[in-house]
Amino acid sequence: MKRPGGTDEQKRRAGESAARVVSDGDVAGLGTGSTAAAAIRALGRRVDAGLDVRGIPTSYQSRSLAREVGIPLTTLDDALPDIAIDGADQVAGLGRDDSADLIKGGGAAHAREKLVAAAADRFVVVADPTKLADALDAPVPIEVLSDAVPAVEAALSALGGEPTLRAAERKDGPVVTDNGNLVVDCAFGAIDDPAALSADVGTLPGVVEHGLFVGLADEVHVGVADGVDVYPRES
Ligand SMILES: O=C(CO)[C@H](O)[C@H](O)COP(=O)(O)O
Repeated sequence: MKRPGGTDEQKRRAGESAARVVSDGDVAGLGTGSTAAAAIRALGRRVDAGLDVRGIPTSYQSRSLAREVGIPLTTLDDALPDIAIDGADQVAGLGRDDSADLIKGGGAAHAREKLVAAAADRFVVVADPTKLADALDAPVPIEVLSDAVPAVEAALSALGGEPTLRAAERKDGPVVTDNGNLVVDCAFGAIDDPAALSADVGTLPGVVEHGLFVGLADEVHVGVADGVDVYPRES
């Protein structure tokens, strides 16, 4: 799915830069979305050139693309990722402190994306400049068991959020995730304390996973007009 954001060229640069840091013999988590797709294509070209890598996809989309470009696949049952590469909807804190906190889940894949990123030794985020922000303030995608949507929406409102069930674009009714659940996007305004909000939302009964990625990113590769800016996490 193509979402608004940076240019294809910026995404390609970020993806190629991240694919370059994958080492021979690595198991690599394969993220979801258009920028992660650029990384998967770049990794496929390295496989064509002889790189030995196995991918762990985070969604139907990334599994299909990885197969198309010839990346051998494995699962978390059989291997843990040395590295994971994934996009983000918003990245905050770059160059200011060691946070590089993210909002993810624009593609409704954040449950598997977080599982794979957290399991990886190194989590590399690929982005374009439109994703960078001083503070996280985008709506937070929250994957919810369908029966739990009314209760979770009430609890999110009590936390000060404005929840909206994500509607499908080319189907009547809601978006259904690869895991068979629904997605509530919850606007909180500027998020002063992402770790506290992450804990509050993550403990609501019926929430499968949310799109706040706090303290997980090790580095961020931002494709810009004339190259790539790489931000290592300062820790
Ligand atoms: O979190 C995600 C999917 O769940 C994506 O990585 C995020 O939405 C960014 O996508 P894109 O690179 O297409 O802007």
